[in-house]
Amino acid sequence: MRRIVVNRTPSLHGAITVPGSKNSSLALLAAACLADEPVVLHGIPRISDIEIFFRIAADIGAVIHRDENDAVYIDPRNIHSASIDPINAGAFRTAYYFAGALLAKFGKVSVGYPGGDDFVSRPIDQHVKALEAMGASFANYTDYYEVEASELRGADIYFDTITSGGTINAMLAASRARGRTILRNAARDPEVVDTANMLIQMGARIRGAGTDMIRIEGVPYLVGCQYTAIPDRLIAGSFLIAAGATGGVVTVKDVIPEHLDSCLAKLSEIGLQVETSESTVTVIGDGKLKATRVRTGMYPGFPTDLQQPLTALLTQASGRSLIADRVYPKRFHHAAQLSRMGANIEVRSGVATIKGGAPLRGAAVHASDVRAGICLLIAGLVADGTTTIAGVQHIERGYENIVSSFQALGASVCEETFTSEDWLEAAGKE
Ligand SMILES: CC(=O)N[C@H]1[C@@H](OP(=O)(O)OP(=O)(O)OC[C@H]2O[C@@H](n3ccc(=O)[nH]c3=O)[C@H](O)[C@@H]2O)O[C@H](CO)[C@@H](O)[C@@H]1O
Ligand SMILES: C=C(OP(=O)(O)O)C(=O)O
Repeated sequence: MRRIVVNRTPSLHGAITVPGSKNSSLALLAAACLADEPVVLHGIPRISDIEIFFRIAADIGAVIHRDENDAVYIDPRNIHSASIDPINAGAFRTAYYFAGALLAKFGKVSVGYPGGDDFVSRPIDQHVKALEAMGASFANYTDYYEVEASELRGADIYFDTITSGGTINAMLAASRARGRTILRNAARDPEVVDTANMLIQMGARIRGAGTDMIRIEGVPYLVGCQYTAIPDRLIAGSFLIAAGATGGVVTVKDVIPEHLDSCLAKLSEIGLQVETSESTVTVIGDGKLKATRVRTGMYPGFPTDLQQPLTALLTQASGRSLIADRVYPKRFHHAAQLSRMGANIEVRSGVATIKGGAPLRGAAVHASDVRAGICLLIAGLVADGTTTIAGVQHIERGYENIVSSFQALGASVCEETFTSEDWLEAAGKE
């Protein structure tokens, strides 16, 4: 087994180039499967979720490879099957995009149930609602579900809750459905807009992405294109939060600062100096952090994916902070781990109350999901002594070269392998 070892680091300093967005890339790769010609994608990160996608795509017949310049080439013309292996599907979140992407071509798709981070409840009823409105029917089996539609028809769909994945999936299906689809109460996330922009380059007729009403006129053929994924706003936000927690100065480069608006507003409120240029953001911390209240929401609200890293920062802010996760009220597995490190944090009904300022101490902790891992890494940087983080595979779902990226900013962090006896011994010492 592997773990990340973090030692207290006085402050992070330096600049980091932000890779392409995981959440966009997963949607763009699915959109490429919808095309009738080869597609070339740039900015696709080297993370485990993408590797799983590659595996599935190759499995169903797509030609897919990454060249020496990091461009990802996908030729969907030889896709011969719309049966997605349930084990691969369950190893990440967005296997459900294969339903939206392959239904029009194959009339029937079978997919394993979605995996990804476990926040207790992550329903996909809105995906089902949207595809059913377009004429699909669903059948559920123990390990997989089947979606079937002899023909996909445009429909007027109102999402009962704002869902980024549901909006993208419906957009994929509607791009090749017969007639017009209207998506109401659609998600406005940058990843939705990114997917729409790529589909438009492929010849799809989509208007309104980025607003809560998207209109799609289905087309029978989608051409190939070259497209670059947007930078990962969540990775950018994590490094800026880490700078703030350690009282350092970090610049994230190649970002779209507007995508970080809610995060930057919060960091300013907390007392950090934020400087932006057209494609960079710098956070300057002086170690003085003010407690705050945060409520997550769908874009442009404060992202739930930055809630966990921010929690680590707020353990260092004197006073009482409140974090309410309205998107995933049970996304607080990291709180118990922070408590092991000495944080004064209590979670009730989807709200974490943090009494900041208590010194943290290194401990053996476990990352239950991708952002919990970053939260614990940040906590490890400000804790006395050594923190060891297990569950590295979760972090690798979303962050490429996490250890070397933090090392480049001066963090005392490394990766090591360990045995379960080592783990029990470390846990026993606390
Ligand atoms: C791969 C990917 O892009 N993952 C992101 C995406 O996940 P994902 O697309 O799965 O999340 P959604 O945007 O769909 O979820 C938003 C909210 O809607 C609810 N919901 C969603 C679908 C549905 O059919 N029914 C329903 O009730 C969810 O429980 C959640 O409360 O957006 C989340 C919310 O910003 C992020 O945390 C994830 O990092
Ligand atoms: C929740 C996340 O990912 P996923 O939806 O892929 O599980 C995340 O990236 O924080």
